[in-house]
Amino acid sequence: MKILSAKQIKQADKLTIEKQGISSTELMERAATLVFDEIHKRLQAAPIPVKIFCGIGNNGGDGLVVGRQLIEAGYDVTIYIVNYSDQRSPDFLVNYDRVKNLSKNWPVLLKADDDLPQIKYGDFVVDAIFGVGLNRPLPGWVAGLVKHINASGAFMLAIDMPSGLMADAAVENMESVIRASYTISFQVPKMAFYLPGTAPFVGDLQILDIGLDPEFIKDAPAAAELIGKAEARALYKPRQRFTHKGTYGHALIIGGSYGKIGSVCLTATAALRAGAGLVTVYAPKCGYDILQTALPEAMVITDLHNEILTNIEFDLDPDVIAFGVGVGTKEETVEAFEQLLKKYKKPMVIDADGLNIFSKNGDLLELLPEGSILTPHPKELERLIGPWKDDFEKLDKARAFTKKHKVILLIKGTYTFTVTPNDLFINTTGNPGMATAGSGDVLTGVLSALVAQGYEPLRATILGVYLHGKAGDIAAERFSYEGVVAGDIAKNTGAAIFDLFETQKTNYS
Ligand SMILES: NC(=O)C1=CN([C@@H]2O[C@H](COP(=O)(O)OP(=O)(O)OC[C@H]3O[C@@H](n4cnc5c(N)ncnc54)[C@H](OP(=O)(O)O)[C@@H]3O)[C@@H](O)[C@H]2O)[C@@H](O)CC1
Ligand SMILES: [K+]
Repeated sequence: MKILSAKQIKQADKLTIEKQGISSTELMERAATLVFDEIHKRLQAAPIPVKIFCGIGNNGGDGLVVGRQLIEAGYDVTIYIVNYSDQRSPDFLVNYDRVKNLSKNWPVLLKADDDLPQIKYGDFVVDAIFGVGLNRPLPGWVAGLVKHINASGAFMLAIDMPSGLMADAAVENMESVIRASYTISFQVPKMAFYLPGTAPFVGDLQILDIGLDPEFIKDAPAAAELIGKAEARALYKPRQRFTHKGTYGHALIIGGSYGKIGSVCLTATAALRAGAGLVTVYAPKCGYDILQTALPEAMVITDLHNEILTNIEFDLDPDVIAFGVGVGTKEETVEAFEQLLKKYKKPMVIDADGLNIFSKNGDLLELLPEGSILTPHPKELERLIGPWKDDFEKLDKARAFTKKHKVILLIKGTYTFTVTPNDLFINTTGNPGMATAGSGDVLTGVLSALVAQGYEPLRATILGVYLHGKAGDIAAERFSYEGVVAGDIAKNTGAAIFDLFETQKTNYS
């Protein structure tokens, strides 16, 4: 599913009106009626006080339509107009009159010096102050009102966007954004819904198809692509009969050190579970018995050193190398990694200490094979690309990094981002249970297995991240968030592949 910018959404709005021969008032009625339907479906005419805060633009217009329909359905509704400007939009005005005609009263007007209205825990608040039109910080008194609404503890439903959030820019003042319990957004998701600095304001998210021109949306260049089940399924390559283990590639997992052999165990387990034909682990000598006992399906080669890696030499031709989990950053290991980079030319998967080695030895990045996949969490990313002032700058810097080094950067988080010079993919699977030791080691294994099986690195990354998250979701259903350990994620990779073909809706559609 595509993420479009506020500007593109406005264009789609305009084009839809032209092509469908409808007025903007009718489009507003259509969109807001769908919001009313969602509210009515859930509230079932319950006698809960509904307080709707409307701006004076089209987001406010939506709020007025919802308000009118709730009044008609018999709800206890109070509509407040947050009168931050005299530039009321034409569709706001049409619906302002319609509310007056129905209820015989004008909505309550809120201005800069007015007292703040009472909002109680248990009220149902609809936020229609600003939508995608917000393009600068809120006026001070509106920011105060937002703070007051947030402090009420009421359930808050945001229409299109939580007010205070901009679709394509960072938030400067966290206190002046509605902390929505639930956001119903129109047609396409917005970038701010997925970035760590702004996503927490959105609450649960529902995207409603309001019938904007499908051709425009199909042709519009996406700011980013959201990866749900349908997108992941399209990337999956089914196995053919008359194949053998050689068909599915050989993954070489290089890593581990004394006390951290578990990391390579997890990576190798995940690589096997994600379908690599053969898996070999290259580890310090101390890992030999552990690996051979824990993982009979994997082969093991050992370093000359007992506790760390010092000379990475092997007599095989792997289809992919994963380097970095549990490996440490000792000088001898860095030296061994450099020698490896000098001779190995196929894409690699680099994680954990592999990334830390690059952070401290930037020149080694020049040796990294084109198309390699780097999998930093935010701290590792900062060490690689330097600090950023907000999520948008972070993405710009990440993009520049992938361009300079011809690599794929995967930024781990609640929503994991796959960054390339020209594209951005946002994963939708995963859960807080995956914030557990070794979860990243498992991801490295899944990615390596897919590359080994002949998936192009970008395809492997997008699909691998999706499957890893889904495996975590399946594990959490069984064990709870708290109870998930990384090994459960690895073991459920196969179940995640099965799930690609289950036909339930994804969580955002
Ligand atoms: N997409 C679709 O197809 C459909 C969209 N619909 C709805 O329309 C919504 C977008 O409506 P909108 O364009 O009127 O903008 P909205 O967010 O109401 O803001 C109003 C105006 O406020 C201004 N302004 C900005 N920042 C400001 C600030 N800090 N302080 C003061 N003023 C500020 C700015 O005007 P400016 O001053 O920049 O000229 C802006 O235009 C969208 O979210 C959805 O709910 C549906 O109805 C139908 C289908
Ligand atoms: K809003």
